[in-house]
Amino acid sequence: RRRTNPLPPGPKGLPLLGNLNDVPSEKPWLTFAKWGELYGDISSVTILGQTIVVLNSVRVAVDMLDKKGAIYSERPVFPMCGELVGWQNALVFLQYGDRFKSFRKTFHNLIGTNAVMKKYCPAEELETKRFLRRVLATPELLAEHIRKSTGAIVLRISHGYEIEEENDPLIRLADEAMEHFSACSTAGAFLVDVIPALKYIPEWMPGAGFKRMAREYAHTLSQMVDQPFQFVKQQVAAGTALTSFTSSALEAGNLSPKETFDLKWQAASLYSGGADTTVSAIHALFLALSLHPEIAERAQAEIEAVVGHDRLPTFADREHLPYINALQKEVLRWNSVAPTGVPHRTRQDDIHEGFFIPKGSLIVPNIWKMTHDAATYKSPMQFNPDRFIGSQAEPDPRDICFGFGRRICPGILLADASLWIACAVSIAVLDIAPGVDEAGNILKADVDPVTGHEQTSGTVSHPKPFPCKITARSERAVELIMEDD
Ligand code: HEM
Repeated sequence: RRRTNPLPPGPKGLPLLGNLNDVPSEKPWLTFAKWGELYGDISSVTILGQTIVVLNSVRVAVDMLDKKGAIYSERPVFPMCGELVGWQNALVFLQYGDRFKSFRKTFHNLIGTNAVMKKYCPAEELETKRFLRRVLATPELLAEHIRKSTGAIVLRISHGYEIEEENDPLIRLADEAMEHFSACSTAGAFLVDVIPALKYIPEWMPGAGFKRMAREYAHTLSQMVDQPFQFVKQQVAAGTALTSFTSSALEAGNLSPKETFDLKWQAASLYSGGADTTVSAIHALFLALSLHPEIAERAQAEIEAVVGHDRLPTFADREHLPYINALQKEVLRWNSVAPTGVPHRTRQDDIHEGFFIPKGSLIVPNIWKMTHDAATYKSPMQFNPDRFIGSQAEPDPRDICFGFGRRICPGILLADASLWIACAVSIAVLDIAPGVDEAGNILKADVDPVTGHEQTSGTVSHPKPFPCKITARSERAVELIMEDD
């Protein structure tokens, strides 16, 4: 088959090394998007014998990853991230099979339907209010407050854990572990991923820095998995556990060692999947509002008209706030949280649109390109919620930015709820303006010449730090935030 069907086109590589130098570690999605223009929606490169197929349109991503899910739902085995650091036990890097299916089912039962999500609404509203209190007290620590509140919501669900106000040890561990995950889960980020035999070289050898790094990362990850679990075990034994995913399973009793192991990793998968991603989206909300005061004003006017000044918005207001809903979608479209998704891997050879896709190929959906495609989104670099309003509304980015097929993000509804409530309540009570220096001059955020805003590289991408001035909108707004829980 290979003889008659070519691999998808792509940049010409070097003999033996292939395209080792063609995939940049900085913002690879921009390079991938150029390949889309040069070679079409399906392009490929080969690095030391490993085929990497890049998908640059929603159409091909759905046709391959979704409609041919039986072939395209495996995950790569990254020696660095999966084996040496240990992420192979978390859902995100689980190999396709029974354990994968059982993890997915658990996630679905816990956070996969609108009906179950209703029970988390009060916690979402409460944690968002606490977030605003922290922001008003120390607005310069915005990034830290976002991490704390998103971590608090997921930890409540996964482990029934109430975070400490200062230096919470579990939030710190998760931050560290997710930073490591982002650095080591990108295709081709470490040479050991392309030459797996390198994992056997001893740590002391020159060039084995990645092994020392992996040891350190593995230690953080195992603490992130174990510490919250031990916390729940103690609380259950003392009869003081708050109801959570982990406590309910432990209280049901009689878990085998394998079931206990799975429970620990399911809870950690939940926590690790949810802690860092939603952070990026909420941070992007603040960046967008600080860059576009006119949009913030329009959103505030809608909340004033629908909710008034006597209470904070709640999920019950959602269907009456079309502009806030459009703004939330635009945040997810404009700032790609996972610009190149998480790579899938093929379980067998395939021929797609005449191209040969060998078994074991890594498939990278260029989500950034799909949500910034001028053929779908007019002036795609511009932040413009209006694109989602009216009869000519552009496609909902939530159908793209959470990935595709059987590996689609299982946390969509939770992410959607956390971002929505953060949008509605922050806009209701805060004025978010560009940062100013001591003389009152407006400070400009760093701007990427292509995209119009700066974001970090890595599997989970974040807006780079930006100047922003946050104040309470009114005395009444402060009272609402400070009201008893
Ligand atoms: C704005 C927020 C989020 C975005 C943009 C996002 C995006 C993604 C993407 C693109 C993938 C890869 C899908 C694929 O392979 O095709 C993914 C996987 C995953 N996400 Fe999310 N996610 C978000 C929030 C969450 C939350 C809140 C949770 C859990 C509470 C979560 C848990 C996971 C897990 C466990 C996986 C791996 C699924 C698997 O491999 O089967 N995510 N997410």
